[in-house]
Amino acid sequence: MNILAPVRRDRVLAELPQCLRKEAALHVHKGFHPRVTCACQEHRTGTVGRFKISKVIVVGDLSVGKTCLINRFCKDTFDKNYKATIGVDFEMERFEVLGVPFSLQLWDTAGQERFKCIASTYYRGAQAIIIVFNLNDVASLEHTKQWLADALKENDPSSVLLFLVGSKKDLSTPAQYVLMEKDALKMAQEMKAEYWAVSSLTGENVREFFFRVAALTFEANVLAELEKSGARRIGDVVRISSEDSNLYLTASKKKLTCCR
Ligand SMILES: Nc1nc2c(ncn2[C@@H]2O[C@H](COP(=O)(O)OP(=O)(O)OP(=O)(O)O)[C@@H](O)[C@H]2O)c(=O)[nH]1
Ligand SMILES: [Mg+2]
Repeated sequence: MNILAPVRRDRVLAELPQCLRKEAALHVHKGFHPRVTCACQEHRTGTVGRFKISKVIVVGDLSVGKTCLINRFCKDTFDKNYKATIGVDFEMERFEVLGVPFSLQLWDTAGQERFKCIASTYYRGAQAIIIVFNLNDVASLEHTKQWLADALKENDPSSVLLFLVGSKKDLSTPAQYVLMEKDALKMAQEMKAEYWAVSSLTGENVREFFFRVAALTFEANVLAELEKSGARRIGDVVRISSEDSNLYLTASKKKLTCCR
């Protein structure tokens, strides 16, 4: 029995959302990786796992706007009063990407020093790290290096996707923004992170940003699974997961013609 409600219509992704700035993007391809598109088409005949989930952690200095960013996207709300996150909070956001159900587990961590040790125990196993800084506070951009270093201690730097997000864009004048963006793009390039600038107050770029996070983590997740299932393949038969009683035939001939 499926106890989950259908995915909201505005959480359906049929195409790869584009990056904000080509200078600091995880990749600039126009569409999803052809192997991913192909595997998702085959999903209709059952060759890709049925339910995917990725853990995403959100880190950064206190009061940079991590909680407001998540709340703007998940609940479409904004609170102008600051309420510090104590330890961690958690939101689950469901999507459908290329016809496949996919969820982001969003871990909103505390920026306050005294809660940092609690929050850091939740860093492990992240597929994506979102490092937030305040576009109007250059120190918070400087501190992103330390936030990243701490988060990477608990994760595999070679497989995790990084996003550097400047918040509170509504508070900067265009001239101030241009100056800050220069430094932020440099930092993002050094970190090998994708750069975004958002406002949770106005909502600017918030939806576009999370859609990009969902799309890129989904893509990485499917590619990793295809690699694993390739290694697990015995003859022409693949078992999708240990508790899955169904065995699916791989469309190996079809793959040769439509996958890279
Ligand atoms: N003008 C403006 N204010 C914002 C924006 N985002 C957050 N704020 C304000 O900044 C303050 C801190 O926001 P939070 O989201 O609670 O900050 P946080 O990073 O979660 O802080 P910690 O939980 O302590 O780590 C609040 O007063 C928010 O209203 C924004 O986009 N624009
Ligand atoms: Mg918070």
